Amino acid sequence: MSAQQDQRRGGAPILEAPILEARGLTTGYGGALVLEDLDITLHEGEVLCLIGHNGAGKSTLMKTLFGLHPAEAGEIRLRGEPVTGADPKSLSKAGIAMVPEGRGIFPSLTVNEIFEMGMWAVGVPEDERAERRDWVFSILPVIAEFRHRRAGTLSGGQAQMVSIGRALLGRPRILLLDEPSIGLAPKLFQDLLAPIRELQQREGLSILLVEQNVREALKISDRVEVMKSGRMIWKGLPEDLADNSKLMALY
Ligand SMILES: Nc1ncnc2c1ncn2[C@@H]1O[C@H](COP(=O)(O)OP(=O)(O)OP(=O)(O)O)[C@@H](O)[C@H]1O
Repeated sequence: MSAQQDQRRGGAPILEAPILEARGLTTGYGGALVLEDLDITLHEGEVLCLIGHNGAGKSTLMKTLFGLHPAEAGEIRLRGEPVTGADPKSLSKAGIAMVPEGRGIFPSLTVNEIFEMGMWAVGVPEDERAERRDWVFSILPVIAEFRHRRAGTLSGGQAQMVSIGRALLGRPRILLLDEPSIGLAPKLFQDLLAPIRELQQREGLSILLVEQNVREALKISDRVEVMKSGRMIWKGLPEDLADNSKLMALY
């Protein structure tokens, strides 16, 4: 892939500093490599959409960036500082949050309990928790309606909202979103993406979005990169993929 400067929608060069970047990232499972010498740059305040086949290594990349899976080689930098090998707790405190594929919420806990645990985990002081919870409810108001229900009784879309709401509790500057559309009807997925895009634009949040539902994801993305067999094979703008044949050729 050429080392051209990244561009934003409309074609202007991106001048903001990278907020999160990986260089030469290599890792895998039991000796089988899944990421090979991979480079990725997330710029301050952008939504970068990452697409690719099942098994391309997208989730592994997310987990490695968030310290849930070790890098075997390469370097990860957060605001220019090396964070390779840092654990999820310290990365959360440094402003990164991840919404894992499959939501990862305890079915037997109520939404309120999940939020309480989430705030404890990222160190929100007790006297700030009510305000923080209300802030998340203001972004995803529907969560407030089922805050007393156990997560196991929620629909897929409601559970996904809770998972995203929990990630926002630490007021992250970087959000890693792994396939938020899984199990959601297209309309529900749009309902979920719209407030996230609004928050991202209002607060200058940086988002790395892995999504199979490419058409919907591209609507809220500033840039897109395509991953194949553990490497980035293409990068460009969402409008470059407006033509289906281009997308098909990359897949
Ligand atoms: N815990 C694990 N142990 C062993 N192999 C794994 C593990 N997790 C993922 N893999 C393998 O690593 C490869 C990449 O998986 P990964 O989940 O990162 O891909 P992906 O692009 O996110 O796929 P999908 O779109 O299906 O979620 C696959 O071959 C997968 O089987």
